[in-house]
Amino acid sequence: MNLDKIGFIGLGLIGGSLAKAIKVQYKTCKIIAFDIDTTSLETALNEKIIDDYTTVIDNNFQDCQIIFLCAPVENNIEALNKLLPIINKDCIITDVGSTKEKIIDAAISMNCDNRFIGGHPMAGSEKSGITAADSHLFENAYYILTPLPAASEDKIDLLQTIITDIGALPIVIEPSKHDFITATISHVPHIIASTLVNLVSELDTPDKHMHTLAAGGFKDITRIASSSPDMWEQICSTNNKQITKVIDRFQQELSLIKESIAKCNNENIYSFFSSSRDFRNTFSDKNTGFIMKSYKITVDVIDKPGIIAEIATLLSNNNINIKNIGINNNREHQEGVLEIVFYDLDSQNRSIEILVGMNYRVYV
Ligand SMILES: NC(=O)c1ccc[n+]([C@@H]2O[C@H](COP(=O)([O-])OP(=O)(O)OC[C@H]3O[C@@H](n4cnc5c(N)ncnc54)[C@H](O)[C@@H]3O)[C@@H](O)[C@H]2O)c1
Ligand SMILES: O=C(O)C(=O)C[C@]1(C(=O)O)C=C[C@@H](O)C=C1
Repeated sequence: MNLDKIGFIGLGLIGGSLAKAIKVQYKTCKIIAFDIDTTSLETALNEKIIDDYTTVIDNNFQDCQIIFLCAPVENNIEALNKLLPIINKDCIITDVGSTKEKIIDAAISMNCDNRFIGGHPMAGSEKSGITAADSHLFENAYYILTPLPAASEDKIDLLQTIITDIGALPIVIEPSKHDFITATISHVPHIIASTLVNLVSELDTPDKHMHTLAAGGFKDITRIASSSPDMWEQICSTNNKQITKVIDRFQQELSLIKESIAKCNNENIYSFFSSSRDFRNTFSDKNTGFIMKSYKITVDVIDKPGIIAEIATLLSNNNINIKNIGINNNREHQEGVLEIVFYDLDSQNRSIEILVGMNYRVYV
């Protein structure tokens, strides 16, 4: 398929990752972007992620075939309003926002007809900004579409083709259903993670031992508490009905297990943990995009200065690209556990061979 020009409003983690993935697939496609942060635009231009940028939403977007709205949800609605008088009738405007009902209602009231298709890639990270963007982010991730009733099949097909080309899996869901689903599997989990972090901050002992001793369990469940407050404020304000409904239900569930624990009802406590374990074990970790797509090994190393450089040089001398490398601090004051993430399985396998050959203990 031929794509000549694509526009981006907002060029952070998601916008930047989409732009990078599109550049990989459609090498001759020109990308123009607008972001309120000119530094992000300059970075993207220097790294050739985009071909041009503007500092206002103007006629530069007129001849785009597709425009991706990748700012926080409410800012996407404002941008949609500004773009409508500018774009030509064949252009598709789509967004990547985490909530769908508000933007779909706005698009209907703006008479977008078949020019807007709601979208939401179910992939991301707690990091934000263009510097965290990754062209592999959407591989194997579901990408939800919520077209307006007036959307044309041709436009939906075109968008689905692009989504498929960047390695994601398109799926069409009705907006209110989308918002209930994402409130339960994404929005409330983020609120719970942040609540836990705030709780520790408030309950910590004067010597800050909670902060020092928090290990894998706390860190695993709270990774997403590091996400952008700008983004989450707007997700909560545009999906408040579904989020509060799910929080009510969560509070009921929490009260039930609290009561069982208070009464030492061991049968209930056991069944609480066994049912959650059994259901959690049915989730596939293969199709969740970025996080689970990483090819990671851990290596037992002495935690000494220069060890990261030593291993990075060894792998680089064997033409192996490292995506991420760092000491896992869960085992402070012991030997270090060096975590290395690769881009592909081949790099992972070759690294294991090389490091084991050098007598390192390697775990996959
Ligand atoms: N982070 C995730 O995991 C994730 C996943 C799926 C969807 N989303 C959605 O993607 C969108 C972007 O999130 P992100 O993670 O890329 O955030 P981000 O903070 O990394 O990027 C947002 C970008 O939008 C820019 N921006 C802010 N206001 C703007 C405005 N008025 N006009 C133009 N640009 C503006 C910011 O400067 C920034 O560069 C949000 O709507 C979010 O709900 C995020
Ligand atoms: O993996 C993460 O860090 C994410 O938070 C990604 C995540 C989520 O799974 O909740 C966050 C918000 C989105 O709208 C979609 C995906």
